[in-house]
Amino acid sequence: MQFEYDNPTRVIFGAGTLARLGELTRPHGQRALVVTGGGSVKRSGLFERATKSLGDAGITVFECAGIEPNPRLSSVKRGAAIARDNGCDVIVALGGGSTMDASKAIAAAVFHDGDPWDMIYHGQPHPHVPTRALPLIAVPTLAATGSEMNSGAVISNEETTEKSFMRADCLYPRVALLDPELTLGVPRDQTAYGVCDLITHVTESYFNGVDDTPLQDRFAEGVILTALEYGPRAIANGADLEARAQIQWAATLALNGWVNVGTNGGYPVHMIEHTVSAYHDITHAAGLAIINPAWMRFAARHRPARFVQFAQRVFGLPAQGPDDLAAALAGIDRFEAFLKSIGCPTRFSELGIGDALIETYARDTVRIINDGKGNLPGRPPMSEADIVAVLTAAL
Ligand SMILES: NC(=O)c1ccc[n+]([C@@H]2O[C@H](COP(=O)([O-])OP(=O)(O)OC[C@H]3O[C@@H](n4cnc5c(N)ncnc54)[C@H](O)[C@@H]3O)[C@@H](O)[C@H]2O)c1
Ligand SMILES: CCCCCCO
Repeated sequence: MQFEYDNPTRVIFGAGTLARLGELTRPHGQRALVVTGGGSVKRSGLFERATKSLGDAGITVFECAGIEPNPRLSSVKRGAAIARDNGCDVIVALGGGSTMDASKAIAAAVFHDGDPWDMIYHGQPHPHVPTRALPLIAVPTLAATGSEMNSGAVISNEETTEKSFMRADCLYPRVALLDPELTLGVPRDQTAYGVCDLITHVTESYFNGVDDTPLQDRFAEGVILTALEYGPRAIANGADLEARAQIQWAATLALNGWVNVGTNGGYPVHMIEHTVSAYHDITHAAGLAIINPAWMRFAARHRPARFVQFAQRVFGLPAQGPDDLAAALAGIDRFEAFLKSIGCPTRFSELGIGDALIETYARDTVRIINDGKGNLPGRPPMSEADIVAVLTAAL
């Protein structure tokens, strides 16, 4: 195992910490672009509280509102123009993963002369990896993506019907202000999707990573077990602040590098889901809930021991040995049943999606991200035919 790890994001965690937003932002800038999503932050009064804290710290506030779920390239361009026109020197992302991701792309687009889409991996040989971005203060209002403490962002290009990621060290937020009180208003369905997203981040590295990662395995299992315990509590009672806090920290850990460091695995389920979301604009984690179990059943046949370990350690199921495929599949069934129990779809038919574009999803996914041999990176690497088979099993 070899790796280099450096996550510069300063984390402030706790109920009521929003009051420190101005204090935490001031060292990074005086003219803040506050980026928000669909309006929940306005309806809840959070926007007013945030902008008051910023104003009290002597920070002038500008706004980029209306970031949509599956954030679009056009919104990134709009936000970058507002930031440039007003000489903004810091960005405050106040919302879910879509808002935080759009904010990261805006922060970098301000310094990019070309099309911001250059920065997104979409099959071009040399993506423009930004080296400069405005400082970003991430204030998540939804426990899901972990974008508040990582260097990635996922953007949709509505003109080319593509959705893909960018990643650069300059995209790490300077500060992640994690106040679980801000997540109390998240509806049941989005709470469930957030639980699914954070678990899927962990299963990607757990099942696609290199061998011999015992500590990362147990870290991953701990995140999953925390989500299995506190996720249903937060879904059943949105006012359960303790449950909200536990799944928020689990979501942050799931993709801040601590769990997956040194595993060097692909993210096949995410890559396939991005393509489906590009065509259907579905909620990202709804797509994950549908694709992940089907992908697991495909991958278990190639690497049963990992799935046996998952069945044993996460669900306490018995197994005849590391190659006990029946036990591996039983663990996957239990995971799928959990997703159903919290209200996630597990088949495309539940979203009205049929097989008409399955070959297109497979072709686009492998075009956007591949291993140079025409396969989607993962364990095992997936051909277009493999992707078609997995998606067909999830119809
Ligand atoms: N950068 C990353 O590491 C990463 C990881 C996973 C997913 N993603 C991307 O993140 C996006 C999904 O982000 P998300 O799952 O956080 O959802 P989201 O940001 O798209 O928000 C989902 C919905 O919940 C609403 N919402 C947010 N906070 C709320 C609150 N406190 N109360 C009520 N409603 C609230 C939003 O307005 C929106 O309508 C996708 O584009 C996905 O591809 C990024
Ligand atoms: C390569 C990592 C991509 C992670 C995307 C999260 O939605």
